[in-house]
Amino acid sequence: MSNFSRQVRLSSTLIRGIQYRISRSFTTIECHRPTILHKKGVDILHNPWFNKGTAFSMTERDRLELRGLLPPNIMTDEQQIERFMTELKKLEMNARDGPSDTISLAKWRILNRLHDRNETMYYKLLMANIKEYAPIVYTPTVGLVCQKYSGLFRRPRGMYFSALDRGEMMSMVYNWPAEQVDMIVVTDGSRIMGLGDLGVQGIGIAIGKLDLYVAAAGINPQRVLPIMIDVGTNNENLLENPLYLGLQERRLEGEEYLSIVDELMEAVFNRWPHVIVQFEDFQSKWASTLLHRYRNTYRMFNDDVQGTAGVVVAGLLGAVRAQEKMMIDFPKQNIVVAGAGSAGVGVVKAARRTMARMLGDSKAAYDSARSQFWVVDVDGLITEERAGIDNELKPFARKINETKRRGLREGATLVEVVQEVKPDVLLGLSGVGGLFSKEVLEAFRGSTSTRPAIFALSNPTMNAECTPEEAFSVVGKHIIFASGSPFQNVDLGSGDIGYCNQGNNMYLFPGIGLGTLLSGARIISDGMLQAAADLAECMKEDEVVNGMIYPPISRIREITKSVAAAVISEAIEEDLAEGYRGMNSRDLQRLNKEEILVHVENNMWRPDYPKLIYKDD
Ligand SMILES: NC(=O)C1=CN([C@@H]2O[C@H](COP(=O)(O)OP(=O)(O)OC[C@H]3O[C@@H](n4cnc5c(N)ncnc54)[C@H](O)[C@@H]3O)[C@@H](O)[C@H]2O)C=CC1
Ligand SMILES: CC(=O)C(=O)O
Ligand SMILES: [Mg+2]
Repeated sequence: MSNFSRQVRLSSTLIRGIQYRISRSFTTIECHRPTILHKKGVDILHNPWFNKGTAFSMTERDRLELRGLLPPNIMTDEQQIERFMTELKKLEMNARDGPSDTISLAKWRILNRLHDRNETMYYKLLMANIKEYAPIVYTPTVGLVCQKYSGLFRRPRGMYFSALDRGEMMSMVYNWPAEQVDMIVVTDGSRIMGLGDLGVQGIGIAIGKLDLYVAAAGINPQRVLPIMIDVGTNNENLLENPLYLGLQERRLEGEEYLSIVDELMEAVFNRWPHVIVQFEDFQSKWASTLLHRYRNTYRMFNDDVQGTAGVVVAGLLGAVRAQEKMMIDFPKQNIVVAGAGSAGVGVVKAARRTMARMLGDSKAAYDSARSQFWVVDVDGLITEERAGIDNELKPFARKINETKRRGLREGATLVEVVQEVKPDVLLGLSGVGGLFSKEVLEAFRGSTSTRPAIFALSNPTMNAECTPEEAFSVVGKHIIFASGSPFQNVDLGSGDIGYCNQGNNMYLFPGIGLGTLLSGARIISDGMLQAAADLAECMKEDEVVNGMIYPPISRIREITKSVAAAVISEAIEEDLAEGYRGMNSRDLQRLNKEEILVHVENNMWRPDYPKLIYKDD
């Protein structure tokens, strides 16, 4: 045999090996295996994990003792969804002014009831109509839901740990019915989007984020767990509201607070060693402390700090592309950031790192990159004169001499800063609706960029720093616009459309979670997060030139797949990937880029009814 044909044989054996490994991993997908149940009859109908409602076939009805418990007309899952949607659409026909808060809440209630009785159908519907229903199960409506949660609460979803549970958490986690949990989203409710401290009602945001984990990342809904840490609330209204569902005490602070979160982390990782914990909507003083406390010990990340940073840097690079400049021009962009909380600080740190790397990764590069940012918080421009400045913000405090020279000062207003700096980008992560007032936007007209970019990223809709209409009408048709919650594109007249991008961490967190899970990495490294943020590849040149810097939400599953694959590749590269689900670290190392994508795809749950088989306990 010639060397060449030997090589060909060897390669095809290798490929077969890989195909075998991939198909082996494929067989682990639950939706392709029958599901064994220890329940029968009404117990199945009342269980959202197994219920198929009118879609139970006749043989299943016989086998599972369901005969007579359902109306006789057997429906396909498509028919079920059509019937449900017809009812849901009636709401819109009755509403003359579009989706008001009342209508959105009514839709949320209807969807939530479906979630309670038939999860498979709920996710099938959500995935097929993600553009329409993400704004209901996620931002903006989820914000309203959190505000009203004590009234809306019917059936519990997720777990609650409070100060009353100290010393009990290790056993409490066994009250959760799932043997395996892949993804936890945990909040203490202290800063729910831009809505402030909502206490125990913040569980709604953990539920909404996990809906996207299922819909976008294909995490099995039986393996997700929303967690609320109730350490009290400082919200006066909730403290006085007799119907509030949480502890009516002021928030715990200091060591007491930390000991509760420590105990919870120990408990969940003890029961589910492979789980990934996403921290969500913690007030900034805890967001950063907890991230540093756990990130080298546990498989965890903070979505507001790290997920947002990745998404925003991707958007900033998109804005450079939209200016038809080279990426290497990014370090020349002047960026004014309004908001120096967990999200704002995460963004400036990551953007500075990206610029510095482009400039050669030296100390000089880092020094030079920091001067591209002008950070304004509730007290105005942050300079070296700011008292009690946070360590993470220190590098971004402007030098006194320079501010004087430019006619600015400590605490200068946003308008003054924008007028003087004439930035390329105006970025809002302040939580303050309307902060980009007419005055600020008029000042931004002085931007020296050919395509100035406005990122009004605060959520929900009412908290956006400005609307796209305001931005396009005051600054001009040529701007790039992104908001955290979805807005309609703007008709600019003469056939021109002002594109409204949704700049939201939803494009990253599901892929970070899925990629980490499948890689089996024990921690989530900076490199893995950075690899996740390479969303630029998802956007085509003509889209970017037309002002589209983020993909439409209808592509979220495809994007999440690429993000997850990038995270896995980086984990392999950094020797962190220990493998999971039939793929050990060596198997993973042998996969090429394409094969990693196939591996990800094969491990994404799909909303198909499984065959149900009854077995005695
Ligand atoms: N689009 C997205 O993906 C994301 C959006 N966000 C949004 O960003 C907002 C802030 O989140 P965090 O940083 O976690 O909150 P935070 O409470 O930690 O920080 C808020 C910051 O805004 C500043 N601020 C308040 N009033 C201001 C004013 N008038 N002018 C300038 N700055 C002002 C505060 O001083 C503080 O630095 C929230 O509305 C949240 O929904 C957060 C994460 C992701
Ligand atoms: C999107 C998000 O995580 C937030 O608004 O907090
Ligand atoms: Mg958040």
